[in-house]
Amino acid sequence: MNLLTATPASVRQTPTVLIRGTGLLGTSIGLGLRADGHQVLLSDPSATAQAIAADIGAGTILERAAAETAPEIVVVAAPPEATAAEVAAALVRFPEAVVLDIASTKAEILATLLHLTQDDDAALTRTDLSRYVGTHPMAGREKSGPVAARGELFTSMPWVICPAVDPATGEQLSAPQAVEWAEELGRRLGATVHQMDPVRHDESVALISHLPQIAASLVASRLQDAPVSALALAGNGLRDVTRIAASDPGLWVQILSSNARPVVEILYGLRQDMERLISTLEAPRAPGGQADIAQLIAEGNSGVTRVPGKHGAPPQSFAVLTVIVDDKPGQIAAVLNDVATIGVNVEDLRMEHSAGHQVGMVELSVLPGRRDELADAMTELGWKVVLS
Ligand SMILES: NC(=O)c1ccc[n+]([C@@H]2O[C@H](COP(=O)([O-])OP(=O)(O)OC[C@H]3O[C@@H](n4cnc5c(N)ncnc54)[C@H](O)[C@@H]3O)[C@@H](O)[C@H]2O)c1
Ligand SMILES: O=C(O)C(=O)C[C@]1(C(=O)O)C=C[C@@H](O)C=C1
Repeated sequence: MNLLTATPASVRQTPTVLIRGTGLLGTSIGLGLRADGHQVLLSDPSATAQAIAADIGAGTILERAAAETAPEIVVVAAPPEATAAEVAAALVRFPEAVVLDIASTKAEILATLLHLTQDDDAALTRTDLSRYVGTHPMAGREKSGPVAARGELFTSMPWVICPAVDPATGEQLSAPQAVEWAEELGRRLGATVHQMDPVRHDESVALISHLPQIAASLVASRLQDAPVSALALAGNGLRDVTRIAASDPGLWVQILSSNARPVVEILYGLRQDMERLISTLEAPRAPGGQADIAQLIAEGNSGVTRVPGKHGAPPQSFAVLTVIVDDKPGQIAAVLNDVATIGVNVEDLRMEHSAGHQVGMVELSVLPGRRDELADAMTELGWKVVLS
């Protein structure tokens, strides 16, 4: 089936998808598409990565598939630096397929692809780019490799679709049908689809993805020589801020290098704020010092209210109630069961472990108006409840 003549809306079609690069993201996409009824083919330069992806059910290794099985969609899920060359190779090798990539930055990859078409005896032509759409699922983990993959990784998360546009002329190169298929794939994986041009995408992710990674890494790097006695006191504040500090350095070298300009612009502003804070804290009780500190925290308050809530809905504040549970199987289910019986909807749930104690803390986010009622009812049922 040529997807440029078959839009996803016509009949429900399940194109055969080849995933090139079967690490965390590629394998997660494979698992999700298999669950949605697609035939998935897998290929990775690492024989181990592709074997693990196949073993955990993400698809069939390309070389083992029947010779006549040609992919209708290719998803390049390779490291950012390898992505442009892999997209070009897929466009040439599968001349009817729609080719998507999922790399974390978009403008540099498109520029490289355009550059590849300019060579007179290049295998890749400008027309081939009508079958290419850049995309970026805003979902991931701080782990890499197929073993960390999850088919439901993309559920309710944003997925950015960046149709290829020639920056020199503004001409859209991606065919509308190819864009439709890119969006459809994101939706079939449970994501919420957003369209954006590559440059605006890169500026946006510099702020909402690359800055947080840098902040987490910088904070966590302060811990390297911290005394064990200090680390033993770590509460949720530190965990909240440092989770992504465990991310793969190899991947982030590539992401930050290919989006350096927009990231640097943000870091200039951050540097200014840091310098102001440092000089204020050098004499915190000097005139104006207290107001300066309060302003910094208040500016953070105002920023955090702008982070969208779940399902990409407008930000909403939920009230949090923490239930202390024994660290043994079945406790979370028992908590949720009782909450359901009380009739309160859980908007979000988080589990934390208390350092040094055999207890867990189940944090339930609920509508503010229902919190006290839930806390009373849970206490009555024998749970230890903490309001924060
Ligand atoms: N990790 C995240 O949170 C996240 C989220 C969104 C998008 N992405 C993007 O997804 C892509 C893959 O990231 P990941 O986290 O799955 O990394 P990963 O390290 O888990 O997997 C990358 C895989 O690509 C393979 N590979 C290496 N060179 C290749 C090549 N030339 N062609 C094909 N495959 C090749 C590796 O063997 C490995 O299996 C990256 O471009 C990344 O920017 C990552
Ligand atoms: O949740 C995480 O672990 C992530 O780091 C995911 C995250 C993000 O910043 O949201 C990181 C980089 C990717 O390009 C996309 C998603």
